[in-house]
Amino acid sequence: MAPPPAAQGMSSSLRKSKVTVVGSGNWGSVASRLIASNTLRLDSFHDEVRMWVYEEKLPSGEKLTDVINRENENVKYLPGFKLGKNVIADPDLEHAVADSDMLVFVTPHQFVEGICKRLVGKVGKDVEAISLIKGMEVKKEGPCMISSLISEQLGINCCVLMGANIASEIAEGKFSEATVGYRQNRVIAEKWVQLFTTPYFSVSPVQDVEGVELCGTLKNVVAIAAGFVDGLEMGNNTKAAIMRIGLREMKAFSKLLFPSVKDTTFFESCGVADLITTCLGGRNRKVAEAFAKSGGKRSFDELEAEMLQGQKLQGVSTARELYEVLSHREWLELFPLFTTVHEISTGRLPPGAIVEYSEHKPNFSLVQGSALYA
Ligand SMILES: NC(=O)C1=CN([C@@H]2O[C@H](COP(=O)(O)OP(=O)(O)OC[C@H]3O[C@@H](n4cnc5c(N)ncnc54)[C@H](O)[C@@H]3O)[C@@H](O)[C@H]2O)C=CC1
Ligand SMILES: O=C(CO)COP(=O)(O)O
Repeated sequence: MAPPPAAQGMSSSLRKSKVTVVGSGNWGSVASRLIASNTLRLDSFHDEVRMWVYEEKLPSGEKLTDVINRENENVKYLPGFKLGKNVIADPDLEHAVADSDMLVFVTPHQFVEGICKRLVGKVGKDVEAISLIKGMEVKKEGPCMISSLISEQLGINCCVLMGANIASEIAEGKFSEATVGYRQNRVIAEKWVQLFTTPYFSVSPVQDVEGVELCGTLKNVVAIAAGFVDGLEMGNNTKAAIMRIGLREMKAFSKLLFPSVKDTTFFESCGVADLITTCLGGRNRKVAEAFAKSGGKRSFDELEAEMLQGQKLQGVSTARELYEVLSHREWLELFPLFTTVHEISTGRLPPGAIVEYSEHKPNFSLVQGSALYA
C-alpha cells in the first residue's frame, strides 16, 4: 500500500533536494537570490540553484547568461544585486530542470504554456513545483490557473506563492510577507515555506491554492484601474474606492469560479496586502498612469517597452482574459470594474470612465441565490 502523503513528504525530506528556478526576470532573480541564501544554510537542500534564463543579447553583444555567470548579477533585470555564488544561470531549459526535485516557476504568465510544452516528459512525476506567476490562461473549456496548467501538462503537484512582493524592495531586504497556497500536502507546503523564508521575508501556508492564486492574478487588473485614477489625478479617496470595489470583485469572481475559496485568504498577504502594494508602487499602476496621462493615445505595448526595459505587465492581458471569461459566462454586468479596465485599455472607453462605470452596483439577481456581494 502506498504511504500517506505526509509520510511521502517525510521520506523525501531526508534526501537533499535540488532546486531550479524557471525564469530570471525581476522577481525571478530576487526569488533565486532568496532561495540561494537558504539552500546554503539548510541541510535539506543542495547548495546549487539553477536559474533558467530566456537567452538574449545585451547591447554589448554579450549573452545575458554569460554576464550573469561572470558577474553573479542579472545586469538587465536586477542590476546592483549579487545573486549568490551558488546561483548558476542556464539558457538550456531541459538541462536546467534535469535532476531537479523542486521547480520554481516565475516567468510572465503568457510564456508558461510554451515552457511547459517543452518540458513534457522531461520532469519526473515525484518532482514538486511552485508557481510565483500572477496570471491565468483562457481555454475553450474556460479559465485555467497557471498552477493547474503546470500540474496538468507535467503531471506534477504545484503549489503557489503570492503576496505583497514588489521584487526590488525584497532585494533591498525590506520586510515583506508572502502566502504559500497548497492543496493537500502540508509537509510539502512547509518545505516551500522553509525554502523561501528569511528574517525579512515571512511566509505562511494556506490550504487554498485557487484563492491565493486568484488574488495574485486579479489584483493586477485592479492596479491598472488605480493607475488610471493616478493619471487623472483623482486623489486618494477615489483610489481607495477603486481598491475596495476591486477587492470585492476579486472575492466575488474567485468564489464564483471556485466555491471552495476561503474568505480568510483575502486577509492574507496574497490578498489585501498585495492589492495595496501593487496599487501604490507596482509596474501595472505606473504604466496605467502614463496611459491615462496620454489620454489613452499611447498604447500599453508602447509604454511597456519604453518604461519597463524588457519587464512585462500582466494586468492588461489578464483584463482581456478575464473579459473573455465574463462575456462567455454572461457575467459582465456583475463585474463593472474588471469590465471597464479592459474597455479602457483597448480604447473603447476613455480613462475617465473608470469611475463612471465602476460605481454602478452590480446586478445581484443575475447570480441566482448567490450571496457573493453580501
Ligand atoms: N517583479 C515583481 O515585483 C513581481 C512579479 N511577480 C510575477 O512574477 C512573474 C514574472 O515576473 P518577473 O520575474 O518580474 O519578470 P519581468 O517582467 O521582470 O521580466 C520578463 C521576463 O520574461 C522573459 N521573457 C521574455 N520573452 C520571453 C519568452 N518568449 N519566453 C520566456 N521568457 C521570456 C525575460 O527574459 C524576462 O526574464 C509575473 O507573473 C509577475 O506578475 C510577482 C511578484 C512580484
Ligand atoms: O505582484 C507584484 C507585487 O506583489 C508586482 O506587481 P507589478 O507587476 O504591478 O509590479
